Amino acid sequence: MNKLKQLHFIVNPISGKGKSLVTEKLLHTHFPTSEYTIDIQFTKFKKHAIELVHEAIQANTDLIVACGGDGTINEVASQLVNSKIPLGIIPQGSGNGLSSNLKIPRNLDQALQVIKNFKVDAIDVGKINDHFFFSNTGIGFDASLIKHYELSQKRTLKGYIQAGLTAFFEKKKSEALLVKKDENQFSILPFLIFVSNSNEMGYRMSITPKASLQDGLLDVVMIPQTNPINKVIWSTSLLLKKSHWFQKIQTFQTNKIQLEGEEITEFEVQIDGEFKTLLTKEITIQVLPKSLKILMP
Ligand SMILES: Nc1ncnc2c1ncn2[C@@H]1O[C@H](COP(=O)(O)OP(=O)(O)OP(=O)(O)O)[C@@H](O)[C@H]1O
Repeated sequence: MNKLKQLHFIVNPISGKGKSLVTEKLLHTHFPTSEYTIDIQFTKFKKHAIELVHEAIQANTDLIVACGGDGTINEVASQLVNSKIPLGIIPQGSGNGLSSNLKIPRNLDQALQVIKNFKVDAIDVGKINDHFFFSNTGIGFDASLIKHYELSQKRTLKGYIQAGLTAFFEKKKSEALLVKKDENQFSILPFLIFVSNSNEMGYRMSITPKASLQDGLLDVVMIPQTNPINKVIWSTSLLLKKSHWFQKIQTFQTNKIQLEGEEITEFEVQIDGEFKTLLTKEITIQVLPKSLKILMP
C-alpha cells in the first residue's frame, strides 16, 4: 500500500486582508484522508513560522505549504534551503511578489490544485549576509519605504504608496558605498540599491523585468542620490521599463556583489518586504543557484 502523503500547512492569519480562508475543513475536502495526512497551524507572532517548520520537519513531513505573503514565505522557505522537502505556496499576502512570478494562482482552489499536482522544481535563492531572500532585497529608498509601511500597519496598496511618499520626502543623510562586483569596484552615494531574484516586487510592479528565478543570477538596480525631480523621473522610468533612457541608472546581472561603507556600522535593509537593521560594515549579496525545492504550476 502507498504511504500517505504528509502535508503541513502554515497559515499566517494576518497576511493580506487578514482573513485566511484556509481551514482544516477546506483542506480535507481537497485532500482525502485515504491519501493524505494534513496538519494545519496558524502563526501567532512574527517568526513563529520558523518554529512550526522545525516541528513539521521533526514529524517527517513530505511538504510544507506557506499560506501568506512574501514575509511568511521567507520565514518558511529560509528553513528549507538545500533541503529535500519542497515548499508549497498558497498566496494570501498583500503584494504576493514571489507567487506572481511563479504564476501560482491567487484563486484558492486553483492554488490547492497546484499542491495536489505535486510538480517539484528548484529555484535560486538570494543571500544577504546571513539572511536568505527569495524575491528581493534593497538598501536606501526601498528599505525606508518598507520601514514606513510596517509602521503604518496599513497592509494595502494605498498604505504602500503612502509609505513610498513618506520615504521619498524623508531627509536622510546617505553615505558613500564602495561596490565590489567581479574584478571591478566603484563608489556610489545611493538613493536606491535594489537586488532581485524575482521579476516582480508585488502588486504586479517590477523594476527588474528580466529577472528569472532559475538563471543563477541576481538583477541589480542602482540609482545615485540626486535632486527630487530626477528621483521622480528616474523612479518612474524604472516602473515604465525605460530606465535605459538615463545613464545614471545602472542595471546589471551578477551572482555576487559586496557593499562597504567607510563610516557605516549598520545598514538599514529590506529583505522580502520586511525591514531589518544589519549591524555590519560590509554586506555581501549573492545567489545560491537552484537551492530551494518548490511546487510549480
Ligand atoms: N499572528 C501574527 N500576528 C502578527 N504578525 C504575524 C502573525 N503571524 C505572522 N506574522 C508576521 O506577519 C508579517 C507579514 O506577513 P506576510 O508577508 O505573509 O503578509 P503581507 O505583508 O500581507 O504580504 P506581502 O509580503 O506579500 O505583501 C510577517 O513578518 C510575519 O512574521
